[in-house]
Amino acid sequence: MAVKPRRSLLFVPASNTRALEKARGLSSDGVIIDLEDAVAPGVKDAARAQAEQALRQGFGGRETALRINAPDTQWFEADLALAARVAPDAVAIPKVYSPQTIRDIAARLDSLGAPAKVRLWAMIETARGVLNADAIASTASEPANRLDLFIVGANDLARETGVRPGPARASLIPWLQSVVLAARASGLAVIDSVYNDFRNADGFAAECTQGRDFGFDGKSLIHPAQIDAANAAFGPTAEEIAEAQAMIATFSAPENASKGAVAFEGRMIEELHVAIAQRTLDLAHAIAAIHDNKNAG
Ligand SMILES: CC(C)(COP(=O)(O)OP(=O)(O)OC[C@H]1O[C@@H](n2cnc3c(N)ncnc32)[C@H](O)[C@@H]1OP(=O)(O)O)[C@@H](O)C(=O)NCCC(=O)NCCSC(=O)C[C@H](O)C(=O)O
Ligand SMILES: [Mg+2]
Repeated sequence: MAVKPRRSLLFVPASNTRALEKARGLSSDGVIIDLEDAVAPGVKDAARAQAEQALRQGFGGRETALRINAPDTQWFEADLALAARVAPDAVAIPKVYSPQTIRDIAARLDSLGAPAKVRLWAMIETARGVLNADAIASTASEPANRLDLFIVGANDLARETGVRPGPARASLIPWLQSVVLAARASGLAVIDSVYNDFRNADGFAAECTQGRDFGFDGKSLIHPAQIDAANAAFGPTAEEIAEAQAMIATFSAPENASKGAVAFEGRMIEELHVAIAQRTLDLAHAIAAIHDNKNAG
């Protein structure tokens, strides 16, 4: 399957005209237009109209998602109808706590005529959502599936549970790791939570490194100042690319043709390490492709 770069997914409030415009020229791998918490109740309809215009204009070929309001809200039907009409790459669903929500929304998108390319992204940001993460992720193996990705929502998790994340998010670590594990067991992508303190560059960089170490594909963002650090943390470095190329060349050298385990720069490599190296190269190519496309557009 093609690798999709999701190092940086920038939330943009659909009610903020200037931010919608600005997002078009930024270097995030993707844009999530938000109709939910970043939009005040009194301006939901106007925000939906702006979201429609922005999605129709597009974001230079980069991945776009529309975060809709939850199914138990008065705005859900109109939000979902918009998603079916404009067909973003994904519909991000907040506060998913049950696999049935994914099935129901996939079925509704089918009945509204949304093309199959419109995927579902589930925000895992409630206690029940974390507990049910495996069951929610498992819907990805069902025939009518549209689910591709999880995003952790640490703000809502903290609100509901009363947890204080603390230094290096120590209190959240078991939940973050169980969400990553559930996603991977079903072959889903998984994106780390936003970092609210957007003027704190050092804190943000540290949290990106931690998220990368935990296995996240990228980070959800709230401010343009966070894009470069997320892209750096979750993308392959020039050294990693060179090493991946050298590893693949070593493993496929004629003298190693009959070997399952090969020595490379003083350590053992096997087919699985070559697969990781190939993924690094595929990610690097995919990053170059989407950003070349953006610059051309
Ligand atoms: C956090 C903000 C409210 C800060 O706004 P502000 O103080 O106005 O920022 P700046 O003055 O520093 O902005 C500088 C320029 O950048 C543009 N900008 C700011 N944010 C964005 C953005 N997200 N996308 C695109 N462009 C942006 C400004 O327009 C300025 O442009 P210019 O005029 O050229 O100078 C604000 O950043 C913001 O609203 N961020 C997004 C908030 C959001 O979407 N929240 C919802 C997602 S987070 C979430 O839901 C968490 C999750 O669910 C959970 O539970 O954890
Ligand atoms: Mg939330």
